[in-house]
Amino acid sequence: MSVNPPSSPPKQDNLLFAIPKKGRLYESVVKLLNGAGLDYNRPNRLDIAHCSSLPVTLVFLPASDIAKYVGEGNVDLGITGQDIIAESKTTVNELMNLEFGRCKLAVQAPIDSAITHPSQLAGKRIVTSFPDITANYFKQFETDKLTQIKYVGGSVEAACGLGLADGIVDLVETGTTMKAAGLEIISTIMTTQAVLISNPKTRHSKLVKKIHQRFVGFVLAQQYKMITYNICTEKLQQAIKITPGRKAPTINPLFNEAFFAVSAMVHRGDVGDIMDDLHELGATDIIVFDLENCRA
Ligand SMILES: Nc1ncnc2c1ncn2[C@@H]1O[C@H](COP(=O)(O)OP(=O)(O)OP(=O)(O)O)[C@@H](O)[C@H]1O
Ligand SMILES: O=P(O)(O)OC[C@H]1O[C@H](OP(=O)(O)OP(=O)(O)O)[C@H](O)[C@@H]1O
Repeated sequence: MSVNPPSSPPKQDNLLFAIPKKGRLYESVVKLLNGAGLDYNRPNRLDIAHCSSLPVTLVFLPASDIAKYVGEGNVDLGITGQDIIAESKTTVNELMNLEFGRCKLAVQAPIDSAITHPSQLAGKRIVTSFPDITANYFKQFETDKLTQIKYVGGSVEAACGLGLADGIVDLVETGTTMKAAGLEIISTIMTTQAVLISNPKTRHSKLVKKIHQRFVGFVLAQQYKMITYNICTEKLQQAIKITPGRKAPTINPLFNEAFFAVSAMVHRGDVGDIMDDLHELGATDIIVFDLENCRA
C-alpha cells in the first residue's frame, strides 16, 4: 500500500475520512461527497485532501484496506464494501447502506466441470481475494482434508483457466467477467454493497453524525423524484391515491379556478407509470424534477 506524502499534513483536529482511491466504488463516492457538500481539492496523484467546507481530511486508500484503518487505526469514517468488512474481521460501526457497489460474493467453477455443489470443492484448490471468508465457508463441507485456499489480489477469474484452481470465490455483479472466463455460480456466500463506517473510538462523534445525516439526505434524494401537476376538485382524491407522497402530498388551490396544484415525492422507478396514470385521470401540466438533496 502506498500513500503519497501529503501536500500539507492532516490538520491535527480534523476528522479523517477514508475514501477508495480508485476502482469500482470511486466514482459513486465522489458523487456522494459532492452531493453532501464535502468540497475538496485533490491535487493530482496526492492521496490526501482537506475539505474546504468542514474540518475533514480525506485520505484516499485502497478499498480493501479501509475497514482496517477505521477499525484499528485513527481514521474516523470510511466508505467500503460489506465484503471487505467481513474479510477484515475488524470491529467498525456500520452507519448506513449507500445503495451502490451492489454485488455478490460467489463460489464459481468452470462450466464444463462436473461441479454443481460447493461441497464438491471442499478439500480442493480455491483461489480468491477473500481467504478468510472462503476458509470459513468451506469448513461446513470439509470432512478429512482442509480446502487449499490461495490468495490473489485481482483477476481472480483467470485462476481456473490457468491451472491454479479448481474453483474460485469472487465478486459477481452482471456476470460478464465470470461468463467470459467460462465460469458459473455454484453458490452465493454473501450479498454486499458499499457502506459508511465509523471508528467506534472516534473523538469526532458530532461531526460523524453530521456527515451521516447529510449522506442519508443525499441517498434518499437519489431514490425519489418530485412530481407536480394540476387536477380538478372532483378528481383530487383519486390523484392523491396515485401520488400519496412520502408523508402526504402538498396541495394548493389554483387562483380563481376549481383546480389544485399537487406536488409529491415519488419513487424514481415508478415515475413513468405514475405519469401515465395521472394523465389518464385528467391531470395537466405534469412536471417531474430531480431532487439534488433533501433532509427527511
Ligand atoms: N463488479 C462490481 N460491481 C459492484 N461492486 C463491486 C464490483 N466489484 C467490486 N465491487 C465492490 O467494490 C469493492 C472494491 O472493489 P474493486 O475491484 O474496486 O477493488 P480493488 O481491487 O481494490 O480496486 P482495483 O481493482 O482498482 O485495484 C469490492 O470490495 C466490492 O464491495
Ligand atoms: O460481474 P461483473 O459485472 O463482470 O463484475 C465482477 C468483476 O468486478 C470485480 O473486478 P474488477 O473489474 O473491479 O477488477 P479486479 O478483478 O482487478 O478486482 C470483481 O472482482 C469481478 O471480477
